[in-house]
Amino acid sequence: MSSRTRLTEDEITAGLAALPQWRRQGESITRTADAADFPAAIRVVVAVAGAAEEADHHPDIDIRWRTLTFVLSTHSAGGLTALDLRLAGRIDEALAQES
Ligand SMILES: C[C@H](O)[C@H](O)[C@H]1CNC2=NC(N)=NC(=O)C2=N1
Repeated sequence: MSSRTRLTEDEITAGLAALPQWRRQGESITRTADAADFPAAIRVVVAVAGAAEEADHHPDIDIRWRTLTFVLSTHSAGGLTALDLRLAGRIDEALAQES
């Protein structure tokens, strides 16, 4: 199965069980987290940008001082795919480096 194929509800539930910081928001998943300060938040964004380019899969990112909100969805599939779950894991790693 292609990683750009939409996941079933059961697959989404199983995937989110391994990503406890993420919550479902319609056809996307989202996580908000605080970095230590603004430079740390920007370092997270730079790390996530690298992971996104590598995966050719890009999050929506909202930056408010040291608070970051990520929203993941696969627009071309019209919903959630394995790419979103994989990138969520990479974002968790980038945030963990700065907290
Ligand atoms: C051509 C390229 O693969 C597509 O435009 C990719 C790029 N990044 C993407 N990112 C996300 N989040 N969803 C997409 O459907 C998507 N499509």
